[in-house]
Amino acid sequence: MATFSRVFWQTSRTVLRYQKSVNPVQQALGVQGSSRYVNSVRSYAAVYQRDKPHVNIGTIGHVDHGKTTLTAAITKRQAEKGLANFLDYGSIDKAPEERKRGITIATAHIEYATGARHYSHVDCPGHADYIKNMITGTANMDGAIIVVAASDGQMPQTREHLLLARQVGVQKIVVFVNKVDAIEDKEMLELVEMEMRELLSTYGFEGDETPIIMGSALCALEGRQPDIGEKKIDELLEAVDTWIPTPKRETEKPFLMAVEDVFSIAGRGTVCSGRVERGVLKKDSEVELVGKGVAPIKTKVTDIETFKKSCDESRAGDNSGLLLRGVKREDVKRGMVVAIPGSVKASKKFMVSMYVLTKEEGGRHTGFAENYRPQMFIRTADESTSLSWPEGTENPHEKMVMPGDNVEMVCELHAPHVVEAGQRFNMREGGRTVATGLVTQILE
Ligand SMILES: Nc1nc2c(ncn2[C@@H]2O[C@H](COP(=O)(O)OP(=O)(O)OP(=O)(O)O)[C@@H](O)[C@H]2O)c(=O)[nH]1
Ligand SMILES: [Mg+2]
Repeated sequence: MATFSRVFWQTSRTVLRYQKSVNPVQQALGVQGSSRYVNSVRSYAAVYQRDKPHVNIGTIGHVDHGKTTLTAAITKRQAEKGLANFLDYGSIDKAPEERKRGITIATAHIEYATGARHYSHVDCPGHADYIKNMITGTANMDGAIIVVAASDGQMPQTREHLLLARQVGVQKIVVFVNKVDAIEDKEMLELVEMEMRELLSTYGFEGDETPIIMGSALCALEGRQPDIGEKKIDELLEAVDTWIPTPKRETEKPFLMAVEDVFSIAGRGTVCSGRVERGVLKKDSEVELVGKGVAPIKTKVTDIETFKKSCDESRAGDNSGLLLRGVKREDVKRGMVVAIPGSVKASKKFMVSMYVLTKEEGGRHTGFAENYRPQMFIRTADESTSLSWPEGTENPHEKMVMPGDNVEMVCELHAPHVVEAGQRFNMREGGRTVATGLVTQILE
């Protein structure tokens, strides 16, 4: 029964995605009136079966280096192979505004496949949007393509995006050195490559091994000079396929469920329920309740209910109730997590990277200074926190954070909780969301 529900749920989600991604494209193609593309839409859609591993990627890099042109070129090349819908430059750059968590962000989410995998690709229209999208999770990337124009070499935003990619947990990057058609002196290419490898290493990526592809997105898009055009798009996607790993499925990680609700069943004991974040738990497994500032409570799960039916296991994505042996109801609090013993630890102090909402986005009207104390919402926990500047900040007592800012700060919780690098949170104050961000580093 549980399995059936899960399959059904996934299938209906696929259908939703499919409809969402195809309709606007078909409209756009209708305007162009090209039956060839309409056919390619049909054949692509027909093979979309969620049968390939899914990976989230995106183009990052300095303004005007060719991120959007490259994105368009990729869809063109993959459309020729029946693996994408061709999206021209204009339809990517003028993506409709998207509302997510009350923040307005303009991003294009583009879908295509290779022989090996299925991709969702983000391209943002401007530098500020990149920063915001990466921090708020709209651009949730497993890996990225950094675009650097051969004519300019690395520029300030090349470095800034690379640093941010590192902070938000992107592990692997592929480099596309673009605009190769526009340079006379081929020695420039060697120089750009050397600089990029060095820069990647500086930010903790594997500079020496990272694939660097040199070509021209514009040539690929316009169907000129195939050896620096479409051939390089093929090489780029080959590098993306092999260098950027498929993210580990959540079921392969140690079990973790954040407690949303606690209740007792007469004659049986205490049950806690929530949505399973990762892993698989079998009945009669030993677990630990961690968080809310108390020492870990060891217990055993003697029964599992998923989708309101008793079953032998609980897996990532399920809404489960776990019957805990020998635990009193008042010992379990919302915000704690149920985890495999020893797999998680509660922390009190950590670094965060966050975006402070503007008045228009429903945030504060004024700035705040150090020692601001909002409520932090992380997983199911809701804990008061205090914010301070990282060590080494100049004049920390005078520094203000203004609505619309992206900042890195140190966050100290009133009571320790299970917090992990890469985890997202919201901060609220007096009923409004004031900031959103992610944990970058655990300090204590
Ligand atoms: N010569 C040449 N020009 C290119 C190439 N790729 C892109 N361009 C041009 O460079 C300019 C910027 O390209 P975009 O794709 O808009 O760059 P972007 O990185 O998306 O820019 P922002 O989104 O504004 O940061 C456009 O005029 C493109 O036509 C290329 O391979 N060769
Ligand atoms: Mg662009």
